[in-house]
Amino acid sequence: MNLDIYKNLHRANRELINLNPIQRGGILPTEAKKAIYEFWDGYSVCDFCSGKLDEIQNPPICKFKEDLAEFINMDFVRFTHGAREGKFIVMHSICEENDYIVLDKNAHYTSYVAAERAKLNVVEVGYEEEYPTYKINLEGYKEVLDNLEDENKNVGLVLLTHVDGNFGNLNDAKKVGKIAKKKGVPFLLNCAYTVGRMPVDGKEVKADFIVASGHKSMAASGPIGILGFSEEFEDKIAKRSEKFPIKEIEFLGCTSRGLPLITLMASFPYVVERVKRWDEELKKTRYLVEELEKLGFKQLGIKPKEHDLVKFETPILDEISKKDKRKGYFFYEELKKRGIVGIKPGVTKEVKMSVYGLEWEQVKYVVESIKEIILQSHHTL
Ligand SMILES: Cc1ncc(COP(=O)(O)O)c(C=O)c1O
Repeated sequence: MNLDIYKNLHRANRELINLNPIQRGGILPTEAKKAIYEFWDGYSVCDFCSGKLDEIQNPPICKFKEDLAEFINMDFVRFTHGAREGKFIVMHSICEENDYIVLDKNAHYTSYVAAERAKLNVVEVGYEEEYPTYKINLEGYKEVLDNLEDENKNVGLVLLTHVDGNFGNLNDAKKVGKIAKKKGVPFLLNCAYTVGRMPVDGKEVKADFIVASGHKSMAASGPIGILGFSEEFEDKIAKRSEKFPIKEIEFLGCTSRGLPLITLMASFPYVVERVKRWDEELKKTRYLVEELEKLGFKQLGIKPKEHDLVKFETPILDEISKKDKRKGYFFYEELKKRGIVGIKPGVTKEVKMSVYGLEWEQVKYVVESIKEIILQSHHTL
């Protein structure tokens, strides 16, 4: 065993501009970094616990769960280890084995895996259009639910991915919320890519459940997520253990009990403020798209962008890669030279990126850098 490899652990890209959409919403503000120094030990939030994690008053976890519920406009909130755990908890607690759940074709793999673990059947709602927008046919939820009803299938849950991780398409959640309500089926909105980046109002969209991700979109180091739910489902979600009546079964008593929760909490004031600036973030995203399309990139997904995650088709990069001796790695390497990371190495046909939370000067620097790389490479071909 060589224990030296664990010494002086170092993150190579820490100070660079990171364009990976999965990481942009999880970058910590200074106040959260400072809190880490206070709470870095294991079980650090448990000094004054009297048996229930979400009722600890010091640090103010109890107040925090109430503020979070207000923030997303849901009746209650609990902490989970991530969005996926929240989805599993909902499925496991409100559905019966072999029930059906209906979800969108752009749903994250964790929605499917959670359903599999909860022993449920999955039916997809497809696209209104495939290439290039991959827009989900939201009205299709009605048809799918009608068909399942005709077949006497028991539908336990409707799930919608608010913004998907592939195309960054924002779905009109209220449309699906209304359909689910009419059918009397509980509605779960997966807000892993939205809560903490942009405003989300659970009651407005008629959600019974909201799951969110601290490390993806709420400036937390994670792993941590939140599960918001309505009063109607409190009995099932927050059901207590018979043997240990203070403990909630679905949360196995306690979930996140240390730094993940501390960073989520310490970042909260910053997150509350940043979602108010969502329009500015959209302007940056649309600027990025407009400029890169001039270079031959083609934005996939719904236009104009309503979310910061952008997927581009990039035939120009593919063309360059065929002639560059570094092959597909030229783009990654050229960006890295300029202090920019987060684009998958070696990939040239399609790239995903986000400039969420970057300063305007940084966004312009990213655009200029990409322009320079392409023009330079074209020149030397
Ligand atoms: C749409 C979507 N939902 C859920 C997840 C998973 O989130 P978590 O890591 O909090 O479980 C992801 C992760 O990429 C995602 O893109």
